[in-house]
Amino acid sequence: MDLTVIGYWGAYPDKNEATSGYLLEHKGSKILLDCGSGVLSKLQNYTTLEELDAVVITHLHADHMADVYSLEFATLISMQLGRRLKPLEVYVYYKDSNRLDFSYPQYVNVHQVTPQSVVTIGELTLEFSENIHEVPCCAVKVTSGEGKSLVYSGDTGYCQKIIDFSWGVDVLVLESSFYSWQKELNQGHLTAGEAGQIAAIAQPGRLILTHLPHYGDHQQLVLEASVHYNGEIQLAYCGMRLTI
Ligand SMILES: O=c1ccn([C@@H]2O[C@@H]3COP(=O)(O)O[C@H]3[C@H]2O)c(=O)[nH]1
Repeated sequence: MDLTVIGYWGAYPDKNEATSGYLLEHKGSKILLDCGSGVLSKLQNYTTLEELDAVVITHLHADHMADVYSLEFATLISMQLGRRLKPLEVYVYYKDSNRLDFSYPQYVNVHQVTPQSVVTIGELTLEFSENIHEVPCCAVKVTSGEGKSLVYSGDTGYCQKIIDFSWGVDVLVLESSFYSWQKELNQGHLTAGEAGQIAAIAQPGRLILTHLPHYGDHQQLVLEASVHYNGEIQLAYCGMRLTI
């Protein structure tokens, strides 16, 4: 499967950039993991919107889902023009009344996912794990028919679940919202040091740090993660592409 990073900023998009968005492609299937602010514009450098099969929303914070409402309108228009033949499948992690509110539900099939859900899209299998965050939030594991796997963390504080869920995956795309000196700032996010600790136990083939802060030197995040994890560490960037 092929991964393209569409956006990697936490909180809000930097100039001409995007917040969380990751395109996965495998044998004609196209899945977008998160659809934060700025993602829809950047995404069209890599695929037409009509070709998207599904979107997974890890949680209902704007930097992970703001552009899904624009994607709903794009789906509506492309179906009315006959360029798209089927509604967009939207998989979203929420609890209780905390949910997406689409204006044209006939163009989006919304599925609530839980840690028990197993979703198949083409030859890709998706599983979910609950994180520690301010609102209900999941990590997503995608496994190809060939047995290759990726975990995208969404937003999470340090917890055993993300370690267990990520164990032995080929690629771990892990949030690293803060520098280590900010450890006490917010329990719903990781410092780079904590990201490194998770990777040191989970032992992914490759670690990609994402959901990055708008200040400081991002190379410092790599250094802080590498104190704990001695495998390959990369910073996410818009347009980063990997074949897994
Ligand atoms: O004490 C705090 C709390 C939050 N934040 C940022 O605001 C963002 C809000 O959405 P998010 O939860 O996806 O990510 C959060 C962080 O990027 C921060 O920098 N410091």
